[in-house]
Amino acid sequence: MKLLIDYADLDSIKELIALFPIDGVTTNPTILAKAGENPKDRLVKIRELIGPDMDLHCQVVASKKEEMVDQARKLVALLGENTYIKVPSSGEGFKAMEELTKEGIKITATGIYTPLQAFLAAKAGAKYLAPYVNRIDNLGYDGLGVTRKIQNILEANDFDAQILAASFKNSNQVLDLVERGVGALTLGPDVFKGLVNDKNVDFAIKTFEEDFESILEEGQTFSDIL
Ligand SMILES: O=P(O)(O)OC[C@H]1O[C@](O)(CO)[C@@H](O)[C@@H]1O
Repeated sequence: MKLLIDYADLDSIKELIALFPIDGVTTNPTILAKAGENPKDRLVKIRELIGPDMDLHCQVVASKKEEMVDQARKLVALLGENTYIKVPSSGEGFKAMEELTKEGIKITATGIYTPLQAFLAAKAGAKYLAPYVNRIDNLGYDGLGVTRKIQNILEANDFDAQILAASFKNSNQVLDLVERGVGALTLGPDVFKGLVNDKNVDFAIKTFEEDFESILEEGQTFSDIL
């Protein structure tokens, strides 16, 4: 399972990479708009920061197939091989996915609220399918249930595609899909930090340190006596 950062702030990406086992970064137009910089420049900076090997997912912003295809080609030329182009899971989007897949461009189907959208995107060749877990919950449906159904569809049809679950608001949503073993999760900084944000853990670690320090001589550290 891959773990991705759903954010475009460079300091936050740097911090999260230093703390967690990260495989890449996802962005969308809203996330890039929040970064407050020309989106092209910001994407290039993210690529420079994470290096050529990590995955970078970035989205086309168009409603017509031809424009989506054109933008996708430009984004891959700009950001390199390990770039996934996020294409909306709409009628025009499915046709763009087919064409881009034939060219060898890797697609993340985005904007997925229903299992049938995911089915069509997988059939059109998408590598990743991004259901919006929390946004589906907010509509009064079951985001995790939709994601499980998508996984059943992938298995039953022997599709190559994997789930890249998106739109999380809490650790419990994450836990459910980690247990289930989907292909990838993308999380914002707050949700990432919430995964290990437990005062009991901090207390246990601090107590170990204090107990051990009590048997060391003044100014000595564990490294000195090893
Ligand atoms: O509900 P949110 O947090 O805006 O999430 C929407 C999600 O869709 C995506 O665009 C799909 O990859 C993510 O970047 C984002 O997590």
